[in-house]
Amino acid sequence: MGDLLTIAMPKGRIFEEAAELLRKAGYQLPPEFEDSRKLIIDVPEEKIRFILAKPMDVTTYVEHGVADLGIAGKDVMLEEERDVYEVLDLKISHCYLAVAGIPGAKVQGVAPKVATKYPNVASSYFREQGEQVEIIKLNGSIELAPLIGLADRIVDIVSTGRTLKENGLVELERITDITSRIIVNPVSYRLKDQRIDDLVERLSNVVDGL
Ligand SMILES: Nc1ncnc2c1ncn2[C@@H]1O[C@H](COP(=O)(O)OP(=O)(O)OP(=O)(O)O)[C@@H](O)[C@H]1O
Ligand SMILES: O=P(O)(O)OC[C@H]1O[C@H](OP(=O)(O)OP(=O)(O)O)[C@H](O)[C@@H]1O
Repeated sequence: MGDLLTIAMPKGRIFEEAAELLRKAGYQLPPEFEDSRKLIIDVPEEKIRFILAKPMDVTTYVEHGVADLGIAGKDVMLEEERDVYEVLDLKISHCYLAVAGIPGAKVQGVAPKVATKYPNVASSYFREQGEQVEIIKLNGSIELAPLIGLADRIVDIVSTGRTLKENGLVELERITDITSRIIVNPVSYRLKDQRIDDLVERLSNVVDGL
């Protein structure tokens, strides 16, 4: 398979929507695609190898060139500066990054504590606002931090708003909208330009509803 394309797919909530887009774009994916614990799925008919990675790791596989391209949330792209090209907005897995907190809560001390899974996004956001904060990195259940007194505010993803609501938190500021993107390794783009352009064009037609 000389012109094999390796695509890094994010496991988790983006996966199904991304798989649906690929099928709509005409790619023949086996049923095991959605229904397996395998981390490498070869589709020889399409000359494609899929690798299934954690969403935060997709950029790593693509930057190192072990995947030619991948699907990653814009949140991940904003958090980590990576040497990859972002070539298409797939307009799936919509959500946004926001600052939230306990309504009416008073900040303790000079620099409010901000808990987040996105320390770089949060730091640059508050720097742009001219506000000094102390960032506390967490890996999940971010909404817990203000409830338990670890932080004054959080920076986290909001989709339906249900997690904020059920934990008595309110959105304070909206930072930026998030969707999933196709990202490409720069060397792969040079060496496999026709195959990558074809895939991007087919997906882009589906995204545009053609
Ligand atoms: N409500 C949401 N919460 C978190 N991520 C969302 C949401 N809606 C869409 N996304 C997108 O999905 C990606 C995260 O997917 P997912 O939650 O499956 O991975 P994860 O954060 O690694 O989860 P976990 O660590 O719980 O397995 C984000 O990068 C973002 O672009
Ligand atoms: O607005 P909503 O629809 O409620 O979605 C937002 C929530 O979903 C995500 O958490 P996730 O389920 O990935 O769990 P985590 O906190 O462990 O990352 C995110 O971090 C929010 O907590």
